[in-house]
Amino acid sequence: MKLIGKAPEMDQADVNEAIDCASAAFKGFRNTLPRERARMLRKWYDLMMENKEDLATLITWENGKPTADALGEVTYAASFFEWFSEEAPRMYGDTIPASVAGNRVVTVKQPVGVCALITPWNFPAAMVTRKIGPALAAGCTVVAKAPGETPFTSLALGELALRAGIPPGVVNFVTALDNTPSIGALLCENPTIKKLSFTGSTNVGKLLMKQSSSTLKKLSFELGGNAPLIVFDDADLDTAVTGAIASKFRSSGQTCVCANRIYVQSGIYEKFAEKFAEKARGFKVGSGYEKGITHGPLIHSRAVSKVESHIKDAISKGGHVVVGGQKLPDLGENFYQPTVITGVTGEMAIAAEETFGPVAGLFKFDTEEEVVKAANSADVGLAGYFFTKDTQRAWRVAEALEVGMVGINTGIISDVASPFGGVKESGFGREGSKYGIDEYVIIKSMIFGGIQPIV
Ligand SMILES: NC(=O)c1ccc[n+]([C@@H]2O[C@H](COP(=O)([O-])OP(=O)(O)OC[C@H]3O[C@@H](n4cnc5c(N)ncnc54)[C@H](O)[C@@H]3O)[C@@H](O)[C@H]2O)c1
Ligand SMILES: O=CCCC(=O)O
Repeated sequence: MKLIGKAPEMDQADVNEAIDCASAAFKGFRNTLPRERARMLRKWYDLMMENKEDLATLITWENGKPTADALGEVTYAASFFEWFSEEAPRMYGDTIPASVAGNRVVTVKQPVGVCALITPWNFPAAMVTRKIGPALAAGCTVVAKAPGETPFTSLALGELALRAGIPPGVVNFVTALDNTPSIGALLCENPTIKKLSFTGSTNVGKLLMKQSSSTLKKLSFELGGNAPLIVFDDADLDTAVTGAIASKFRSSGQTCVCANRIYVQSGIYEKFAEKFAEKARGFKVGSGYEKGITHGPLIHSRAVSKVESHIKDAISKGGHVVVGGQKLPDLGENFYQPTVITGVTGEMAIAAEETFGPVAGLFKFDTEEEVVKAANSADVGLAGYFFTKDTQRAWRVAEALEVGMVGINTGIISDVASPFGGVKESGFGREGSKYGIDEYVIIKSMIFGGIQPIV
């Protein structure tokens, strides 16, 4: 691992200044025409696409993911600006038949105000654009705390915002590593900030929710997952293997929607395990800039330790490592082999906790009832996946899984058009889609009274 640069370590005074700028800018920005905001977002989108290679280089540099994945992330990240540029002019209210004689009820949607955004390192661009897009579309201004591990992508996005003609003060990035907890507390407790949107772990989400109670802010939380992926006997084997590989090993297992528990029905278990392991054996781990590399390093040594502890725990309880299971010190301290473990059971740590790394644990099950019960046993519920050719079962299981998003015969569910978010301890609120903007508006009801009909 090499030091590639340092971002300013900002403190509470710096963040207060950013909040003041956002608050001053809100007075004008809230009154811009939705069409003007749409044009700004569209321009920002265009600039991201024009500078796609440079942004991807930065993402690979600070996050480690292979350049092809980084390029994919830039396109995904930019899609939130494109999408919400199209949503901005469509912030419709309602006209509602009143239940009181002589009254008329209409609603308007207004921007909630200055928003605080906190996002993680695993998608240095996409996690923050998924919040800024709808916030700006609604007419809000933002203070975004860049991830400590990956601040440079945020700063590059900030530069592009200025080039896109977004007025100064509307988008403010703050950077910090050690000061993160005190900045987090300030963002939660400051009364000028009317909304906090957080993506990250469930533990930090709970802390931020507690801290925000002092100001009763509007909140959105996109938190941790522990996604079940179920392969039924009647699944198409190749589709299931491809989907499971894509879901499990995306970004080396470091996405919140990665499959964490792979349940395979007993009739197909051996065949699935064999094909799945064969694919995992074909991965090439190394520097994200090298051609042919499929997987980069993990983000830090804590991530490597968690992977090691889950593997060790599984082995001690009877699991068999069929692929990987080792660090790759010749490549660098945070490189780890993609790993497949068979014979995984509900007693192992991997069943209860999100690994957030390249470890695929294959559980065996017999019945639909049993697997749905196991899948729903987690405290969290972000994504779930299953593979079957039976349409009756597809509806049944999709409705029964306690998650916010279900992939049916696919391992990739991320799409700007589809609502993104969880249930249970994976948080609340939805990002992307036609619903994403709702997180950044308040609905105001206007009740007109004393209206007499013309007779
Ligand atoms: N649901 C989603 O959309 C989604 C997306 C990506 C990641 N995640 C989750 O994020 C986790 C991985 O990221 P992580 O380990 O970096 O999470 P984390 O919660 O430690 O950090 C996330 C962000 O919060 C900041 N942060 C940490 N402590 C804070 C505090 N006290 N106050 C304010 N900010 C604080 C960090 O600097 C970082 O920017 C996983 O659990 C993953 O599932 C969820
Ligand atoms: O890591 C979580 C977000 C991943 C995604 O949006 O697909």
